[in-house]
Amino acid sequence: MCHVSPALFSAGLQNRQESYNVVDVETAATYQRPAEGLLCPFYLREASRPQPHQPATDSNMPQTVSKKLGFIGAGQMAEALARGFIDRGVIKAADVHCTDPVQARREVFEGFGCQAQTSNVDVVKNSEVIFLAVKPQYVSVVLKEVKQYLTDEHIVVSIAAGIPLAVMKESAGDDKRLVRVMPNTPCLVGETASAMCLGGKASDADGDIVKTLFNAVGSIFKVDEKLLSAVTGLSGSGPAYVFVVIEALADGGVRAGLPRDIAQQLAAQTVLGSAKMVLETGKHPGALKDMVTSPAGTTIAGVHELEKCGIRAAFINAVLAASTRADELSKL
Ligand SMILES: NC(=O)C1=CN([C@@H]2O[C@H](COP(=O)(O)OP(=O)(O)OC[C@H]3O[C@@H](n4cnc5c(N)ncnc54)[C@H](O)[C@@H]3O)[C@@H](O)[C@H]2O)C=CC1
Ligand SMILES: O=C(O)[C@@H]1CCC=N1
Repeated sequence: MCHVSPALFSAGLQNRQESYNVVDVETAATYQRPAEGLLCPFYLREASRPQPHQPATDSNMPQTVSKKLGFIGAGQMAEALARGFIDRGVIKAADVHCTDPVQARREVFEGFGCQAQTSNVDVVKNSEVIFLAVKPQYVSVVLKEVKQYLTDEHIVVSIAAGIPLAVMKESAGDDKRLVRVMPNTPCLVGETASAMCLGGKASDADGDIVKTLFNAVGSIFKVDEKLLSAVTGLSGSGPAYVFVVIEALADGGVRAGLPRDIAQQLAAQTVLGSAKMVLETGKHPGALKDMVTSPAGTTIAGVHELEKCGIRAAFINAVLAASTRADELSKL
């Protein structure tokens, strides 16, 4: 579970009611890469740009979804999604059902107002949008188990890494409304970076329901299914890389003499603030880095050390390894 303390992020996240609009990556790809220092057209489109710290008003409150949600698998990611949706007001807790063989997990969900069932079939019978939130190797098993209870009214959303729509279709039947989403745990604090693709008989209207849910807890991009493994390697797994970075930065602060609690808050706030600068200015990260880096100053001394350690290759390799692993999961 991503036990991210909301307090840690409070300065950056309170009152943040905007959600980045859904962006179709195929459309975005037609834009040219921006010249250094210029705003990127992809982010420049006003409709797509997040606005800083907007207070909640009737017009920018998330839309609600009047559907019953079901989570098959009530583990870490299901909890982050359910809590995120409920906290952002897109769904009522009473309209969220879940099931899990582990009683403790069902109790966690009941603890924040959801309805726990003891069978996957009961969740299907009580829900309209069903999230498959089990480990990838159980997706087909679960779909075969509930197949005969899935009707035209159900949208089935798998968040499992690596399991293709074709496999879902094979297990659930080719008349089902199927969606794949790759979310990440920051949905818990309204800051997910997710991607989705539609399959089976899923309609654009089904996609809109999923988009509404995920826009309430961050942003969602529509991508071709062949890109979902890359998304998994980058943003699906990415929070773990960033947590490692935050921990390491805090260790550096402690090594340089700071108390641990202050070091950790400085590290996390630095990551949060830097991410917001990238999103809100639309500037290239390299240009923003140059703004921090004085000639013969402190920052370039630090950057030099990172480059000596191959920091860029390390992150590229991490994303690639996780993406490759996502592809492998479909073959298990
Ligand atoms: N944890 C993360 O950051 C992310 C996870 N995912 C995907 O989400 C899915 C769930 O991952 P986690 O939540 O991390 O795993 P988890 O292990 O925390 O949750 C899975 C839950 O499924 C339950 N379960 C096992 N067999 C079941 C069955 N037959 N019927 C119903 N429930 C069953 C388990 O008891 C467990 O509570 C995975 O497919 C993963 O690829 C996707 C994006 C990010
Ligand atoms: O590590 C995993 O398999 C899951 C999938 C994406 C993030 N966590």
